Amino acid sequence: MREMEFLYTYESLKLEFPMSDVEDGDFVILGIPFDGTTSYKPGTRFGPTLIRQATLNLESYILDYDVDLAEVRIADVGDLAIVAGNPLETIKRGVGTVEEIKKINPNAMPVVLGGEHSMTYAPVKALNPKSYVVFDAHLDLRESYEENPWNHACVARRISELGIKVTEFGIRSGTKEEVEYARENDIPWVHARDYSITNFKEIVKKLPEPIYISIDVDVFDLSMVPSTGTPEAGGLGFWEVIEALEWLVEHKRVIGFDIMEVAGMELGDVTALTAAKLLFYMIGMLSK
Ligand SMILES: N=C(N)NCCCCNCCCN
Ligand SMILES: [Mn+2]
Ligand SMILES: [Mn+2]
Repeated sequence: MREMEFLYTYESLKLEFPMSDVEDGDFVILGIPFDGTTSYKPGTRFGPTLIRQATLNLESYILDYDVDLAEVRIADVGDLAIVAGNPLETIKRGVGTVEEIKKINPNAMPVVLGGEHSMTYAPVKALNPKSYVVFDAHLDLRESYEENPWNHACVARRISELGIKVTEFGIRSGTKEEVEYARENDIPWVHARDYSITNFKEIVKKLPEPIYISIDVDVFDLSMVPSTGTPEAGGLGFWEVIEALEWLVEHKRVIGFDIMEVAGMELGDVTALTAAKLLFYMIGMLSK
């Protein structure tokens, strides 16, 4: 990795296989270990490191796609130096860093590992997609939460205010106000109970491109993500989400993605193992 290339990042644990420089990476990983507006379980500050560590358990060869990630050009710029307790300032650093990445390599696809979901605003703001497709247990459409508009429970609302088309899948938690906001602002969302690949395709095929994908790992059933910040029973299965993502990347232009709300307090955490497997599949399907 190049020394001092980015203003605000430092080296965290790296992936195991040979890594590319940012200049020639098809994917550029950036961790945002922000844990500052957590409302229930803490530990997102360790998310990016735990995901990287969990990848050590995985084969770089992806059976389903006949892709070996050791042969894919992946760069890792480490983790953003966050400003603890200050999501807006941290987001500004994140926007700047994603812009720097794109300046060095306009073809690179940024991959953000979190960290609280609030941080998704940074790559979305920097990349300015037409559509934001999110998998989440929560609507995240609050005007403000715990007196903070930059709380993780508000991120989809902040993104929709940018004029980006928001679409949500796997939802099973929200307030009456959030549901009304979704209705008034033409934000389609699919309850986890109603989710199917058929209704996913139906909704997503109409979306304007390019698309940014965000995975709040609490979309999965909580047995797969027990350490995430606000776990909810009744989520989607791993292969259900993978099937949807495969369809999306095959039919639409995707310019970036993130895996957020990964948290834990110890190595080998189940949540991080789920996130690492998802990360490998997403890079695999995007490079096949
Ligand atoms: N987007 C999120 N993760 N939102 C979490 C909302 C937490 C709801 N607490 C409910 C507390 C009721 N006493
Ligand atoms: Mn969320
Ligand atoms: Mn959530």
